[in-house]
Amino acid sequence: MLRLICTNLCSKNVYLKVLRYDIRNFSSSEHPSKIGALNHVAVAVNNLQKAVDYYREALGATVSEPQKLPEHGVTVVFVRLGNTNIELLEPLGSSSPISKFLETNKSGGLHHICLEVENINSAMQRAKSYGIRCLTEEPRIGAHGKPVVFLHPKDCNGVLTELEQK
Ligand SMILES: C[C@@H](C(=O)O)C(=O)SCCNC(=O)CCNC(=O)[C@H](O)C(C)(C)COP(=O)(O)OP(=O)(O)OC[C@H]1O[C@@H](n2cnc3c(N)ncnc32)[C@H](O)[C@@H]1OP(=O)(O)O
Repeated sequence: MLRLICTNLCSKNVYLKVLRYDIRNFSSSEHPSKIGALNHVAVAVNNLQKAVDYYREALGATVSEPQKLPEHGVTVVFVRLGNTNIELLEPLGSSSPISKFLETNKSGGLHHICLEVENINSAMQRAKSYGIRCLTEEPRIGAHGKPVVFLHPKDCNGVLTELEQK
């Protein structure tokens, strides 16, 4: 039994070393796990309409139509900024992660950043090999209809981080 555990631990460590070596020595700097552009910064809000009015009227921004995503427990609106977006998040349903966030951040606030990656599975593998916790085992489909995964804020300098496949 002990031998089996040692063998497994050993092979896992060897695998992680090989993976990190592969990432570091990839011939091009464009490894498919590498992060690219900032897709959006997400802001949790108590009142979506009020937030939309602020961005549209007070700041003159172009704002998308609200999109309900019950599987994520949110209603989202995108504020278009040219080369990136602000994603407004309002809680939807009783178990929304945004409700919990708003309990401790009563006026709303910055909720997460979303970074683009070329290959989500490769990016997850890379993050995991450095001990970063992925919040789901498999990618899910996000607000843009593309695979996404969230990384634990405690492993990302206190910033909840979403990776989205381009
Ligand atoms: C549609 C999609 C898309 O864009 O494509 C979306 O946006 S969906 C957007 C909504 N979906 C998600 O957020 C999914 C990923 N989020 C989660 O799995 C969860 O919300 C967690 C981030 C793991 C937090 O979980 P939970 O609320 O149960 O834990 P908790 O409240 O006890 O918090 C644990 C610790 O993490 C901190 N914490 C919680 N939320 C945080 C956040 N957004 N940013 C930074 N830190 C955060 C808390 O302050 C606490 O720190 P202390 O221990 O120091 O007090």
